[in-house]
Amino acid sequence: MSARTPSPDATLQAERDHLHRSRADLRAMREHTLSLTAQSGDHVSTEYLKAALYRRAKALEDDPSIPLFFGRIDRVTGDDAGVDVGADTGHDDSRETFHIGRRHVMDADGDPMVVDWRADVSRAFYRATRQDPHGVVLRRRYGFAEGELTSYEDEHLLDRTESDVTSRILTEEIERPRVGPMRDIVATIQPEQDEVVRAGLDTTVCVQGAPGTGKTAVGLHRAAYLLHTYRERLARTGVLVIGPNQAFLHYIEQVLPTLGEVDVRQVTVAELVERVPVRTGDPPDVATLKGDARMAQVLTRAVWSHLAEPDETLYVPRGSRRWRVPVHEVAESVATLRARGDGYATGRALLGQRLAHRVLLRMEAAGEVTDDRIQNTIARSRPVKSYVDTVWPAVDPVRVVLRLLGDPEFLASAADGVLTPAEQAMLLWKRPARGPKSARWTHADTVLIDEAAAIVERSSGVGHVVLDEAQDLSPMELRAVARRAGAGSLTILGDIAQGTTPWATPSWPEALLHLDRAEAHLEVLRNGYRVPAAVVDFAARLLPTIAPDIEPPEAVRSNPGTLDVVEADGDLLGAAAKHTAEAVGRDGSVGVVVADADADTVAAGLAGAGLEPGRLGDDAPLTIVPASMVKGLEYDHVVVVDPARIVAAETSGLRRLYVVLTRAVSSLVIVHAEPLPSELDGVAAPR
Ligand SMILES: Nc1ncnc2c1ncn2[C@@H]1O[C@H](COP(=O)(O)OP(=O)(O)OP(=O)(O)O)[C@@H](O)[C@H]1O
Repeated sequence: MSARTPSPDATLQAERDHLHRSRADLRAMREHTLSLTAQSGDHVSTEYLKAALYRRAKALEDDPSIPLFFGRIDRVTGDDAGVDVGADTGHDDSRETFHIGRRHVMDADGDPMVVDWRADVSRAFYRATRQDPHGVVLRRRYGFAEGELTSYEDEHLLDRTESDVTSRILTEEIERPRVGPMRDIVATIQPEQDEVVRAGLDTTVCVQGAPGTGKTAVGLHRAAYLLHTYRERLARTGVLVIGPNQAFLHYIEQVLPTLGEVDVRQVTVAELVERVPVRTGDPPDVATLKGDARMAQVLTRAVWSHLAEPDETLYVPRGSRRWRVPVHEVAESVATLRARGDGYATGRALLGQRLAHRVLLRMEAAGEVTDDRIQNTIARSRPVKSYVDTVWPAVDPVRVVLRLLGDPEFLASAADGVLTPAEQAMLLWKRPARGPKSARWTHADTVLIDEAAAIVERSSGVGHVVLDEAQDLSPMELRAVARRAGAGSLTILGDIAQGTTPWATPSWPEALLHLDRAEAHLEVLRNGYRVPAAVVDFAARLLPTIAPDIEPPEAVRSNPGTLDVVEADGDLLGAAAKHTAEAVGRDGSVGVVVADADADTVAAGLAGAGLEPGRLGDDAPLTIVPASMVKGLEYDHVVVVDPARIVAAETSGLRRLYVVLTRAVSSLVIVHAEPLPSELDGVAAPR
């Protein structure tokens, strides 16, 4: 072995030394931050500085269980670029070495010990290939056990004699058992995923990806990337992550903090729009209609119908004089304001000023001295205010929707030519509510109220929105999300085949239209990191029926997985308990997925058999999961109890079943009493 290629042991030791030095440097950075005193001219700035220092010190805390770096690239600079170099370490002036980790660490001289994975130089770590090496001579990946560096793997990208081998470290990461909440994937982001992660802040990306292709992971890493790369812009405007339900948010909530981002709001669509308490649900056809984009038109008309035709002269007494603004001038002001395209409330606020200005012009013509203060006083005067109240009255979005759903005439006037009479009849409450407090609001109503509120008052959005499971949103929900993004960009993630709501989007171009982002780029992720081949093949039997145009994922798992289909012999619960117990005895998490209505019975059955099933959100090793809540989650071992009952429970039952079957990381057991859906017939032989 030459001097330039140290023994593997020496290399490993050199890397361990680098890790220890990096940890020491990180400690020093943190101590330095803690030694700073926040002092500024005023109290508010001092408090702000204190908070910033606290956050910084927090971000610099070292978690010994998480390696400080996971990879390294060596690049050649200048004349040596392009030369075949096989050496691993050793000093070479024309080489630059970068250790890549979750955050930046520098030594006492300010030189980088670890480079943040989001920095520009780190891009090559993720993208370099032998065909396009990005100047990378060496790419090294590290294996860790409990925070200590235990192995490394090298690729010499310029060495033409070396051929591609599947990375063991990468494989182990993809194959590791899934226990507890979702983890970050910074060490192993794949090139096609990295393209999405590093798309610029001004780019809206829509990602179609089959189950387990990493959409959620990619969306969260993109949020972290954007927050790092556009720190200042996003510090003002923020990033919002929207997911389908609390269980899902709980599952993903640790990813961004692990990546050092603690200030990201993560909400469900329901939380996003809830201004009134939701008391009940709508039948599917009514909810679908309420979610139809035509409702936006109806609401626009309903809100603006409050604008009245001016038909009286405005008189404004001041001192001994009385100024008048004739009807046609008021009408002109109203028309100009209406044409500006502002929110209803902005127009109303401006009308007072416009009318006051007209009075001012008359006062000036009569030789009076005027200024802005006088205009403001007139705008706030009783006659002007009450005139504005008549012509452009205040509107409460909740009451607008209340009236639309309770007053057939009001609805008819707003919906004429937009909704058919039969549709209008569907929307009306059987018994109109007495007031906003007693109304039996549904989620779809809250989305309508949100739209009405936006027609009344525009609000600015955040800098970036990550929308997960986007295929399930109604057009009206998509509009509500688009409003949160304002002029900012979005990452839209989803899978058409997993659309389970009656209003699920039929295609991405259509969803993008409602999101007001028709120009957005559509990316397709194909490689599946969750579901093993045996399970993919089985679940894919549903695709020709539920989404003929959608391809199944290409499983990149080395574990082929196992699939068992078990017909219960009269004792469904007993069979479910037996197979669950078997799964519990293996490595990793177990999810028992059942039709929602069966959750309690199955939980009791398992408990009776001595198992201890937890509920969603408990992070227990064994969880009972109602089928409607399983979207986005994954378990090493999935036991599905009676698929036919899951299918029968809802209109998009087969799509729900597709979601359920694609949660398994290692093994899938289907225990059934009722016959399987015919699409799944011809089941693979038991393992
Ligand atoms: N590059 C990667 N390296 C390692 N693991 C990965 C990678 N990409 C994805 N995974 C893992 O694959 C699993 C599935 O990822 P994720 O949940 O993001 O997929 P998804 O496309 O959102 O799936 P679904 O549509 O079913 O919700 C997760 O455990 C994730 O950590």
